[in-house]
Amino acid sequence: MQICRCDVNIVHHLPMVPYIPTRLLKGLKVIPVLILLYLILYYLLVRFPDLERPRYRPQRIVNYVCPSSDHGQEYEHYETFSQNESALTESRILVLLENVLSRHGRLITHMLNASKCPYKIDTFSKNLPLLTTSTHGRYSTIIIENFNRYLNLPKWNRQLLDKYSQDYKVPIVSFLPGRAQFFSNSKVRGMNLTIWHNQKALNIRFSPSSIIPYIARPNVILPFPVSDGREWTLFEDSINFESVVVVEDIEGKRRAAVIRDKGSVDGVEKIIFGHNLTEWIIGMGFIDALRWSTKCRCGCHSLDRFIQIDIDDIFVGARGTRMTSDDVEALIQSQDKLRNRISNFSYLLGYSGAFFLHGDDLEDEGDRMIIEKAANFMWFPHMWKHNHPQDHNESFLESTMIMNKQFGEMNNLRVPFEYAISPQHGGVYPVHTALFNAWKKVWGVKVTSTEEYPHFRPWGKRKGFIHRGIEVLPRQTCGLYTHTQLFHLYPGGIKKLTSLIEGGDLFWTIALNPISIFMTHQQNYAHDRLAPYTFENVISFLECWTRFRLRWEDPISVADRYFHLFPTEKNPIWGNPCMDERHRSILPPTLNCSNLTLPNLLVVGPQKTGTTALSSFLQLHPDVSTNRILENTFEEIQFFSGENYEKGFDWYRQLFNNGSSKIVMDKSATYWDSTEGPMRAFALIPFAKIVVILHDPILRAYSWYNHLVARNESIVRGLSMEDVLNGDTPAAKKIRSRCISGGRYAHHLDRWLQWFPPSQFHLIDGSELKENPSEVVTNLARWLQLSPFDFQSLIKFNPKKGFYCKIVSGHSSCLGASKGRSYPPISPILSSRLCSIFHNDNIALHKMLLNHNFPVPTWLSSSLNQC
Ligand SMILES: Nc1ncnc2c1ncn2[C@@H]1O[C@H](COP(=O)(O)OS(=O)(=O)O)[C@@H](OP(=O)(O)O)[C@H]1O
Repeated sequence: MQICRCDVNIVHHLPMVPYIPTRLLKGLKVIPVLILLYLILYYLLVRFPDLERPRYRPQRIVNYVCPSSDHGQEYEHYETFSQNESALTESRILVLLENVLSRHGRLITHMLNASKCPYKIDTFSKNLPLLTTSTHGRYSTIIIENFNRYLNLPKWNRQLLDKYSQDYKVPIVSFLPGRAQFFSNSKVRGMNLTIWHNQKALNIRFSPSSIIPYIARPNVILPFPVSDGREWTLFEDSINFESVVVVEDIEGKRRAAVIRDKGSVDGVEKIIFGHNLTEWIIGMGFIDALRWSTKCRCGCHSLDRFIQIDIDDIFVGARGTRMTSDDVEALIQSQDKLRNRISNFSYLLGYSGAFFLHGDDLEDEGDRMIIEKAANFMWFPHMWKHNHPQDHNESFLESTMIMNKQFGEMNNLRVPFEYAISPQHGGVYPVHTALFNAWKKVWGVKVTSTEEYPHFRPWGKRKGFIHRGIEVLPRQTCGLYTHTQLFHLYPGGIKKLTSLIEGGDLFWTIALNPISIFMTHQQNYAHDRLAPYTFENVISFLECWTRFRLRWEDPISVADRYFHLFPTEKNPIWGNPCMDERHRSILPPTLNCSNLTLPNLLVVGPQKTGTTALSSFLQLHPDVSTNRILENTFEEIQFFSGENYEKGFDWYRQLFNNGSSKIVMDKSATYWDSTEGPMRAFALIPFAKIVVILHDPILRAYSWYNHLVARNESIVRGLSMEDVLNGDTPAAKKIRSRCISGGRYAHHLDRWLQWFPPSQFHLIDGSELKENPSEVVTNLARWLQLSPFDFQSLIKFNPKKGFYCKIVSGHSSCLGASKGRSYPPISPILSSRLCSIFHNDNIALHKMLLNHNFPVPTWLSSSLNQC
C-alpha cells in the first residue's frame, strides 16, 4: 500500500510531457518545410491565379463575309395590301400535310408558329376539310406539303379546292422537292410547266423582278447552298410563271427554284418551291410567300427589327470566368461597332452588387474598370445576391433589392428605365406575385422579360403577357450560356455556333420577331468574347441577305410597341407549371405538384341545354366531384370564359383541392361560345374530356328568351320573342345575339376542335337528356370509364316539375325554379323563323359531325328537312 501511495506522489511532481517517439520527432521537423511550401503555392496559385486558371486570349475567328451582290441597287417590287382584299376569308392558313408526324410538316408549322400565323393542320383523306362558312372562306392560304398530292387529288376534291381558291382568291403554297427518281424532266399535267428533278442548284438568288421578295434582298448570290446534293427540283422559265428564286443548274443554265404561277391557265394562283425548308434561303422565300399569299395577314411587319441585348450577371460568376479590364474595353468597342449598324444601340447591363470584387486580381481590376466606365452603359437591376425570387417572401425581396439599389447609387450605375430581370427567370413565370410587388415598390419596374412563357421550347412559341401592371416581354436565347466562353469548347463545335448565325435559329429569331430581346451573361464577354462575335456576325448576315432596318429602343418603348403589335398577348394564358420540367424547378414552395388537382372533365355548355341537370345527375356517382363553391362565384366558376381568369392559376386550382375522385368536373356553360375559352382550357388541361350538349337551337333560343322574361328584364318587358328578333336598338340586338349566337353550333364546335382532338369530345343530344337522362348519364359514365352505377334508380320523373329529378334520401330533389320553367310552347311561326335563322349553321354542323364521326342528334336530322 505504502509503496503505492509514494508512487502516486512521485507522479504528481513530474512535468506533464507527453511521450513522443523519436521517429515522430524527426518527422515534425518537416512541418515548417510543408508550411513554407504551402505558402509558396498559395502565393502562386491564389495571389497569381492566372497560373492556376489560364486566361484565354480572344481567338481570331473569321467573320462572316457577304457573297457578291449588287447591293447598291434596291429592288422593291413587293405588293402592299388593303384591308378589303383580305375580307373574303379568315386569316387562318390551312396546312395539308402528308401525315401529322411528317418532318417537313414540323418545319412548316415551326415557321408558322414563330411568325405567329394562325393555322389549322389537316392530312389528306377522303374528304377535304370544310373550306367555307355560310358567309366567308375559312382560310387565307392553303399550304400543301407535297405538290404531287395536289396534282393527284381525286377529280371531285381537286375541283372543290380549285374553286375555293378561285372564288376566295386564296393562293396555294406548295413544295416539290427532289424525288427518288434519277435525273429527268417532265411536264406537269394541266399547268404547262416543265420541271427538272433531282438537280443541283448553284448561284441561288432572289429575282429582282419578282413581287414576292420582301424581307429577302434580291440579287445576293449564294454560290452553294448548305446541302448541295441533287435534291432540288428546278423549273423552266415560262411566261405563265414568275421566277421568284433563280438558280443555275450544273450546266450553267438559268432555271427557277421557286416560281409563282399567276393562275393564267386555271385561275389558281400558286407558289411552288423546288426544295423544302431545310435550306434557309428557301425559308426566306416561304416567309415572303406567306406575306403575299395571306395578303399581309401573316408575317406582315414593317422591315424594322428591334434588337435588345441584355448582359446579366455583372459581378456574378466564379473566379476565372469573369471579365478583366481588357474585356471591359472590348465591350465598349463592341458597343460602338454595333451602334454603327443598329441605330441607337446600347448594351443593357444587369448587376448584382453583392459580388463586386469577388474575382481574382485581374477580374477585380475588371470590376473596378466597369465601375469607372459605368457611364458608357445603361444598367438594370438583377438581384443583390443573384437570389432566386421564388424562394423568398415580399419583404425579403424588398430588402435585398434596396441593398442592390444602394450599391448602384453609390457606384453611379445609371438605371434609366423601369426595367429589371430576375435571375434564372424565377418568379416571373410561373408567376410569384411577391416579386412583382417588390419590384414595383423598390424600383417602380414596368417591364421585364422571360424566356419561360409559356414555355422555353419551342423558341418560336414564346410570348409576352402583362401581370400586375408589369409588361413581360418574351426573351430570346442566342445560343450563349454562362458556360460558353471559349470557341473550342462551344457545345457542338464552332460550326454549330456559325450555323446558328448563318441562316440558323439566331438569324430566324431576328427575322421573324419584330422585337428580339436577347439574354447573354458577362462570361460571354470574357475570354474568347463569344457574344460580340455572335452579334456582330449575325448582324453582318442580316445586312447581307435581308432588307431589315436594325434598331434599338429603350425597354419601356419597346414593350409598348410589342403589345401594340400583339395586343392579344396582354392577358396571360395560364398553363400547368407541373407539366413543364423547367417550371417545376422554379416554383414557389406553396405549390406542391404531387397533390395538385385540376379538373379532367369540362361540361362546356351551351347555356340552356340542360347542363345543370347533367352535372347534378353525374355527381350521383361516388367517383365524381366538382369545384368548391366560393361565396363570390355563382353556380358556375366560369374561369376560362370570364373575369375570373384574371385571378390566375392558383385561384382556380384551389377550388379543386377537395378530394381525390376519378373524375373532377368543371361545369360552366359559358365556356361553349367564349372566343378564348377553348384555347385557355387547352393551355391548362389539355387532356380534359369535353362534354357538349347539342339541344335544338330553336328551343334553346326560346328558353333564353323565357329566362329573360322570368327575370323580368326590362328589355323584353311586354315584347314577344318575334318583337325581340325584329328590334333594332342596341339592347335588342344584344339580346338577339344572346339567344341566337350560342346556337350556331358549327362555328363554336369548330373552335373547340381547333384545340382538342375529336376523341376527347362526348356529344349529347339535348332532347335525349330531357327524355331519358339516366341512359344518357350511364353512357357518359361508361365513356368516362367510371365503375358501373345504377343511375336509373336515383333519377326519376317528377310529374309536378315535369322533369326528371334526383332521388336523395328517398325524396325527389329537383333543380331550382330557374331550371325547367313552364312557359307556353313555341308558336309554329316563331319556330319556322328560328329554323331559317339556324338553317345554314345546322347544315354546317351536320357536315362537321359526319366528318368527325360524331353522332347526329335526331332533332338535327329532322330540322334539315324542315326549313
Ligand atoms: N332534369 C331537368 N331539370 C331541369 N331542367 C332540365 C332538365 N333536363 C333538361 N333541362 C333543361 O335545362 C334547361 C336549363 O339549361 P342549363 O342548366 O344548361 O341552363 S344554364 O345555362 O345553366 O342556365 C332548362 O331550360 P328551361 O326549360 O327553359 O328552364 C330545361 O329545359
